[in-house]
Amino acid sequence: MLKVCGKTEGKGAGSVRVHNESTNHSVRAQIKKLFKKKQALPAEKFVAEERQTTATELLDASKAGAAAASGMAGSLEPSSPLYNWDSSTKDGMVSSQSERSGQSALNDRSDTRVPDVVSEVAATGVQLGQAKIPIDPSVHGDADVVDLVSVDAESSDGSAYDEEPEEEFDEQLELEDFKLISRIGEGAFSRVYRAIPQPNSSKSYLYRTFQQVAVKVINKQQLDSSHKDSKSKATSKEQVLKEVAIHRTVSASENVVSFVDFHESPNYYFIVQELLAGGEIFGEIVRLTYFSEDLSRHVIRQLALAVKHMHALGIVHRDIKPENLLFEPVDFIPSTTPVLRKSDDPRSKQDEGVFRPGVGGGGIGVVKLADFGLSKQIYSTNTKTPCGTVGYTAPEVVKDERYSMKVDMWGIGCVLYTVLCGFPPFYDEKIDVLTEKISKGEFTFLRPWWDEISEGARNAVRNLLEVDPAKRYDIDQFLADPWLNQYDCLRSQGLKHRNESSENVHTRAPKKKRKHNHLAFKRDSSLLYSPAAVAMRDAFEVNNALKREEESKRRTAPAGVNLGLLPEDEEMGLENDMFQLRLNSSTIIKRRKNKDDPIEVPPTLVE
Ligand SMILES: Nc1ncnc2c1ncn2[C@@H]1O[C@H](COP(=O)(O)OP(=O)(O)OP(=O)(O)O)[C@@H](O)[C@H]1O
Repeated sequence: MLKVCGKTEGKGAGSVRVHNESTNHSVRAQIKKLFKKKQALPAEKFVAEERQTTATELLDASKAGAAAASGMAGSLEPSSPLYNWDSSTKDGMVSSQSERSGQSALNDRSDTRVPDVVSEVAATGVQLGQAKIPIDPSVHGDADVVDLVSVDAESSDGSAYDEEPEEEFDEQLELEDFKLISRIGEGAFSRVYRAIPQPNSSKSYLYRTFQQVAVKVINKQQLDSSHKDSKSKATSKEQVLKEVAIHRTVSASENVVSFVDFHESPNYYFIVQELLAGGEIFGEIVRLTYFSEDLSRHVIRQLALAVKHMHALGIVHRDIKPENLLFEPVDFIPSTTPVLRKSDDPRSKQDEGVFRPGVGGGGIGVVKLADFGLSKQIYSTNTKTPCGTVGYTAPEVVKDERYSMKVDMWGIGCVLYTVLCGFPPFYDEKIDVLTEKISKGEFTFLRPWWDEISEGARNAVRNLLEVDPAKRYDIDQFLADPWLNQYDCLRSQGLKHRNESSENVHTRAPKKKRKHNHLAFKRDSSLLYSPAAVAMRDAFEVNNALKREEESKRRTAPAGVNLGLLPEDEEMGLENDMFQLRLNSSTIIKRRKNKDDPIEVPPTLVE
């Protein structure tokens, strides 16, 4: 049985810690990573915790009985206290996050070379062991040249070059080629900045393609300390290089955030990427409560295209969640008569606006998948062998490789369910109950929130949240799903169905829309730290950690021989004691104490 304690801190993310006497290290390592992330974040971000009521309390308050069956619907239901949550505790990071701007270069790269990225990393010093991995100009095809001209024309006001940084950032001292402007995000060991390529630097050519970029800065000291005392064979540097190698490899898709550059300095690693000015889809779910079926399709189809691209390269993402889906904004066109569901509170439900096939809706245009820190190469398309399995090509192993990819299909299912109704398919405050629900695939289409959602959508969700990977949709089956390939707005107008492809999204959006003034994207992000938003993050993190564990267990040969892969713990290089709980600082524990809900805590977890 799994036991959990959690701590909610920092970037609004809750972390949930799982203990399972019989569980292997992998899930613990992943959850340790999550926890480390929360610990690494400044305490003031955590202030919202004091104001939180528990997800359960919200759930009780706003509805009740039915939710206990499987969801957290009550906590996220539009009329619930969640949406009246006092936002006065929001921190500075939130507003800077909402003040993004950027130019999506929308690369159409034709490079299909598929390096065995894991081997590349293992052979550090050959290609990836160098301090810098310059962008390969050959990777940028003609499409970029076209883009480059249009971007130049659009940026003739020169404003981006001249923009002053919001403050003096320490990291800037070790980075010459890009001017860091503002902080837009945060990860476990990283900070993400909006930045501008410098005109007179060796990277000035990038400005022509990427007027602005996102620079993920990884603090070496923080990362190394997580590896201290670890028996890990993979160094922290190797892990960063692996992320970079995978990102670079998968970057050629229009629905994957483009990799731009990598730079190593004495104290930091800098991963430079295309900037997605809208931010995370997560924030949009919180803002709009849920998406219409058309907008859900629009988002999920683009996610599916990114996943198809990765799977074709033998790479599995393994961390699909609304926080890792970024988007480019499009103009918002208000609805003439906003459509409300019966479960909506008309006072708080925001209008999603008019949906335009091939363009988007709710202000959401192009959607791209980000964060390859947990991605893994399963299959080498060069050697045609599963990675780490030299000479082991038994049919059941090949089948295993296919099943490994199904982790991402489950992730797509969770995101699809969530965007359609506004809360995740699996949730329970008790981690052992939650993990059991995930393992058994126990979810329901909770009333009244699902009452008006079509049978086609439900069918797609069922096929994605199928416990048996053999029966679960693969990416091609999902892309062919009838529900995914229709538009309600076209049908209702009696228009012929038109298939939206990611290409449509790019080409049909008016060009001028691609120049963004960051002030246009100021959004109220206060709800990102509400109890229900935190609970939603928790649910995805636990879900993804458990599914990764299942996937890695499956990749153990029948005889119990591991297929040449590092155990997840070692691969992630996290020390064991990080998993030990600090019970007093655990949010979930505190909440439970407050509710006089006795919790079972295994002795090994008590300090
Ligand atoms: N290219 C980008 N454009 C805009 N925002 C970005 C971009 N890349 C990252 N961000 C913002 O920064 C946040 C953290 O980035 P990212 O997830 O890559 O960091 P991480 O260290 O891998 O995080 P985690 O610890 O969650 O794995 C993202 O959730 C997003 O809000």
